[in-house]
Amino acid sequence: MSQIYDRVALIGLGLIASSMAHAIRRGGLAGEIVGTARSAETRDIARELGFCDRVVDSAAEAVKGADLVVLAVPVGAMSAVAAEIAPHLAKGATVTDVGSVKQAVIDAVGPHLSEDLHFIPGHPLAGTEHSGPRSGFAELFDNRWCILVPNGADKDATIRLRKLWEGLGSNVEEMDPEHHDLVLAVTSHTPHLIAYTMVGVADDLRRVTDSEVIKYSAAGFRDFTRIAASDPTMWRDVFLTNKDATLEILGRFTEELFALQRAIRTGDGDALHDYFTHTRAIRRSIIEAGQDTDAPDFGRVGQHEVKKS
Ligand SMILES: NC(=O)c1ccc[n+]([C@@H]2O[C@H](COP(=O)([O-])OP(=O)(O)OC[C@H]3O[C@@H](n4cnc5c(N)ncnc54)[C@H](O)[C@@H]3O)[C@@H](O)[C@H]2O)c1
Ligand SMILES: O=C(O)C(=O)C[C@]1(C(=O)O)C=C[C@@H](O)C=C1
Repeated sequence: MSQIYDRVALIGLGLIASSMAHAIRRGGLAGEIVGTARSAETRDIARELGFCDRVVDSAAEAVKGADLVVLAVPVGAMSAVAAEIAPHLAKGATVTDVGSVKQAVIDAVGPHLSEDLHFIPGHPLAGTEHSGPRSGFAELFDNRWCILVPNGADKDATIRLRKLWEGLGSNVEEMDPEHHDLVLAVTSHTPHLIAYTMVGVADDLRRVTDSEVIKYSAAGFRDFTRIAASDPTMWRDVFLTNKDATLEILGRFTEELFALQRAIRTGDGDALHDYFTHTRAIRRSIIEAGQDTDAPDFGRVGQHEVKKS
């Protein structure tokens, strides 16, 4: 792989930015990686780990002379960071982000950027429940999707950013922000909310059963606890900024849940069996189609029919 950008500036040095730095190094994709983070402690850890060529004390300083700037902070912090860096950006630079919600980032960042810049929002569909500069690793994006939301941005600048993500190991797809936010509400945001809730319920129950809930945790519940250990700030911002899509999917989820609840209460075994047969067929058809199970069917989400109860 060859160099794609001369200087990449990473703003925020947590899981995603540090993983990008490791993977940029692995692929030789940038001449120089400059990083910065809000807290001195994070900057010191990044210096100690050495995944950036330079760690500087402010975002304004980091973006100077960079031909790619990556905003890797929680979605709720994007606007303030964009305002801080805007006067210092190099002419013709590409500004991207890795936020989990796209329309809100466009609304927050877009107004700060001048016409001579290329603003191409992005979202790698890869992560873990860990955060901070020590949690990053070069393989995070391998064989995962990265969604770019060019939203009318320059074609050559988009191709260049696409090449970077391919160099980081990802498959790249382009999408409208609205569609992105709906797809992710289905595949990521609502599932996280359900995991948070399930672990909360189990914790309530634990008061009754002492440590039994944790002691006898089956694999399914352990997966919920892993997801529910994700960063509270990041997920607070996701739900505050992808409100409409999440509420829409949550509404549909609740309807289905009530239908299943009624089937259990009334002893309607056929309804339960039919439902589980249907969901099993969905999983099997994904595998038979040879699709990576990590990859949602982007075209179909949004046309989903809510099953009538
Ligand atoms: N963790 C995941 O699974 C995942 C996956 C894909 C995308 N994302 C998105 O990537 C972005 C970064 O997530 P992460 O997992 O790397 O988070 P992280 O918590 O590991 O790192 C976030 C970084 O942002 C900095 N930061 C936090 N609040 C800030 C503020 N108000 N102003 C300036 N800097 C601030 C932190 O100091 C830290 O350096 C988020 O927008 C998130 O939605 C996360
Ligand atoms: O694997 C995990 O821990 C994740 O939750 C990663 C995950 C996801 O839902 O798949 C979480 C948020 C992102 O914006 C992208 C990826």
